[in-house]
Formats: sequence, C-alpha cells, structure tokens
Amino acid sequence: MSTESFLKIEGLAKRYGDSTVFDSVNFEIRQGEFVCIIGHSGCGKTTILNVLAGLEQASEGHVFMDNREIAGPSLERGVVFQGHALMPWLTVRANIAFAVRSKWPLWNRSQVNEHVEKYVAMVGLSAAIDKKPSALSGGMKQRVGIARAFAIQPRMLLLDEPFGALDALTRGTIQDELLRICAETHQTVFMITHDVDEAILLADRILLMSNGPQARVAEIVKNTMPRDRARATLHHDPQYYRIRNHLVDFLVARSKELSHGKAPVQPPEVSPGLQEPLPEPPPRMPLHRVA
Ligand SMILES: Nc1ncnc2c1ncn2[C@@H]1O[C@H](COP(=O)(O)OP(=O)(O)OP(=O)(O)O)[C@@H](O)[C@H]1O
Repeated sequence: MSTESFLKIEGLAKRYGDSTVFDSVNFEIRQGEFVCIIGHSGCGKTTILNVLAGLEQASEGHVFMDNREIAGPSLERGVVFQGHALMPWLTVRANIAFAVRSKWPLWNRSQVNEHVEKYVAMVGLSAAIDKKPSALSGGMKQRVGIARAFAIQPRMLLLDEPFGALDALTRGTIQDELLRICAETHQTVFMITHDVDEAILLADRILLMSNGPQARVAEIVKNTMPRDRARATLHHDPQYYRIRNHLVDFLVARSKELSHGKAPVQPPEVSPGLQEPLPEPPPRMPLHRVA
C-alpha cells in the first residue's frame, strides 16, 4: 500500500435549507487502502459516498482523486449498492458485458466475453453466467454486482453496505471473497457498513462519524492487526477486542456527545489495538493489626 494520499476529501458539507447534515468532513485514502466508514443512521455516510462517486453535489468542500477534482461520475470509480441494481431483463453475462463495453468500447465480442468470464469466475458464479437475476439468490445477485464493479477495473471501489441484506452465512462467504480479491488486485476501497466486526475484518482504517446535525468524521481508527487476518481466527487476537470495544464505545456514547459540530475538524488517528491492557490490580494484602 502506498503512503501517498490518493483520494483527498476537504471541508465537505451537506446542508438542506437551515439544517446541516454534516460539515468539515476531512479525510484521505491511500492507494490500495481499504477504508470503512461507520456511524449512526442519518449522519450522511451515503451522501458522502455519492459525492465520491460524483453522483451528488456537496454544499461545500472538495474531493480530489490523484490531485484532480471529482466533477461527476466516471468509470474510474465503481459503485456497489445494497440493492445490487442489476438489469433484470439481462443475463449475468450481459449485465457485466454492458459495463465492460462502456469502459472499452473498441473491444470485440470475444475480448468482452473473456473478460466477463474471468470476473464471474472470480466470484464463483460461472455456473450461473447465463441466468437472469430473477433466477439468483440475494447473495448471488450481490456477487454479480461485485463482479461488475471489479470488471471495469475502477481505480476506486465504493461499496454502500453491500452485504446489509444478506444472511450471516452468505455474508461471511462474500466477505472472505472480497478480502481475497482485494489482496490480489490491491484495490482501493471505501465502504459503508453498520457492522463493527465486518469493519475490523476488512478495513485498514475505520472512519468514525459523529451523529448529526453537523456530523463529522470524528476519529480514524487504525486497524493494527496483521492484514492476512481471517474471519475464523480474528477473535483469537487480543487486539480484536480492544479495537471492537473502542468502536462500540464510540457508537454507544461518544458519537452522540460529538454531534452539533463538537467533533474536531481534523480527526485524530488512534490505534486502540496497540493500547497496553490496564495493569493487574495489586494482590490484596491481609490486614494486620498494627498495635
Ligand atoms: N432532500 C432532503 N431534504 C432534507 N434532508 C435530506 C434530504 N435527503 C437526505 N436528507 C437527510 O440527509 C441525512 C443523510 O442521509 P444519508 O442517507 O446520507 O445518511 P446515512 O448515514 O447514509 O444513513 P443510513 O445509515 O440510514 O443509510 C439524513 O438525515 C436525511 O434525512
């Protein structure tokens, strides 16, 4: 992962009339980094993602990708929504081919096909490639959405709670797949989630948003656990509980205390996983009568 910032978000704000959903949102994402954002419902996470995608305008502030300001949607950024947004009248192959042809309009049919098949195989759906979305389960549709986003080889992948509607088992399998694909492709990812365990498994850094009105990115939590972590063994690492407690404490108490613009404008970066555990209390000494 590079140490240079690839995506830079400066002073982002969104207002509707007199009400300010968020303001002074500042953060950066490095190339190859996986960043999750967590915060209570309504603080503005989807709005921020839509601004990064170029689908929505902020009231204030700027977003730069590689030092160029983002002004509208682009195939440089792939988006996966919770509702997978597939075209129901097209097969899996045709859904993905549509996106591939938009990115490489000069490719011939066999080039497109070969590329589509590679990405469908990557998410384990080769057997369903000629089926329509109506014949697929929710988890399979979400995989098609992921394959489609990866197939255009975006420089930045934006995921809006992509696993929110899935059962725990399917969710776990697709999380593992995403982890593997990101490790292979060094994809830069910005993902919204409500699930602290998902954030700890996937993210290199976790952005914590305070509540609205005037929500902000209040703090950035560094995930100091080894990057080759796996879902099945995550909880054996003592760092996991320290990070998890930190995230839950923020969501339960601090996110509310920091609403109304009380969060710092420049979020501090913290590493709760490396915090020394509190020392053991001294053993209780038996009481002796002095005199
Ligand atoms: N047209 C509008 N007029 C007024 N307020 C709006 C409008 N559109 C969105 N909002 C407000 O903007 C806020 C941010 O919405 P957004 O969907 O970005 O939040 P979120 O953090 O992604 O929420 P969730 O976790 O529930 O998806 C919400 O509080 C919503 O009420």
